Amino acid sequence: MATDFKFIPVIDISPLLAKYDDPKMADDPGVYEVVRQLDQACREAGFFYVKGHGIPDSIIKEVKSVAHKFFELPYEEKLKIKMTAATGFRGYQRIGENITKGVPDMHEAIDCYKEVKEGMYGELGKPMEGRNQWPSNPPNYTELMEEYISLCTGILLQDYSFLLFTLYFMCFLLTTYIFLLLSDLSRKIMRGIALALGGSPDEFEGDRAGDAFWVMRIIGYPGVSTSNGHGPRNDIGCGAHTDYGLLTLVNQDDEITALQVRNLSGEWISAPPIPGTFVCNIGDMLKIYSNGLYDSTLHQVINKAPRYRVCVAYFYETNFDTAVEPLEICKQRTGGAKKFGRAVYGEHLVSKVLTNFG
Ligand SMILES: N=C(N)NCCCC[C@H](N)C(=O)O
Ligand SMILES: O=C(O)CCC(=O)C(=O)O
Ligand SMILES: [Fe+2]
Repeated sequence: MATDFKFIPVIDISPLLAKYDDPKMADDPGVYEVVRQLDQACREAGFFYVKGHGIPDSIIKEVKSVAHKFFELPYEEKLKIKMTAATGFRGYQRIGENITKGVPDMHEAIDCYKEVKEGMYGELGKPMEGRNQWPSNPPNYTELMEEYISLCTGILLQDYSFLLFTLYFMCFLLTTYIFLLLSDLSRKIMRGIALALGGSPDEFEGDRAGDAFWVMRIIGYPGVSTSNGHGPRNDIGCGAHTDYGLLTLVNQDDEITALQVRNLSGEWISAPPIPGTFVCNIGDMLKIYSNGLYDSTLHQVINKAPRYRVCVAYFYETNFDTAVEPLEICKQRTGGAKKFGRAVYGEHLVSKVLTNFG
């Protein structure tokens, strides 16, 4: 973040969405205004809210409600989709399992990644190979039905198992739907950001992010407990970090303010929930592409409320194996020298994932 911003701007992106694939989009006054606001927000804060994004409120809410229901399940149930290295780091991680700068985070989560098939990216992709830990497409269907049947065979647990199955299945349907909706939304916003950087709208298509990798984290942050009797505990839900890829879309619980964003002088500026919006922020790969014109801003999460908070974060990334380096146009606009060497997104992700889990 290049400035001492005090709040995070809200941008109505509907004019951009109306014209995002129009060859003359750059000449449209409505698009121009959105692009101007995106540019300003990206330069000043690296964070902005979007409204007018076209994703129905009912879905935004339902996703969080399913997340709440999952985290309310008994621990043993959640462990059925436990994240391990063998699952390509996909699945459930308990509170304190994710580590940021050496400190365990006070959150639990389900991590999902775009599928990486065996050998797809050679050695580079090996650690991320695996499927998400719920039925991600028909090939898993048999396995799922088997599990369903075995769950239903327990007589005492019959009703409960059915609920659990329904929950998993709802998770599956919703997330599939959300992936499709969100990847398209992110792509459309990236077309606006490409214009904001002075490039063509297609700057992030093709070899850069035409086959965008994605990450989805369904995160739960326990509320502050007043009676644990063990003195002060670590209350940092997620320690200060930057995101890894291009653009993050955060769907956070209403009413609880917990996400904080660091400005230039080191103050933490809150990003309170604004119902119906997504909080967007810039990742490390976009910082490189923009040659530092835009920064991936540090942020952290502290849930000081007594209530449990959920957040569903969707990370829109570059192609997994693409070499990222400053765009020529950005290099020119920042004095002509490259401020960053090239980075491969997949390498960056793997190194983060391996340190996140010790
Ligand atoms: N895919 C993303 N961006 N995940 C963000 C997780 C941030 C916390 C993590 N322990 C870290 O230190 O990065
Ligand atoms: O919980 C939030 O609001 C943000 C989470 C976050 O920053 C992340 O998972 O990268
Ligand atoms: Fe983040």
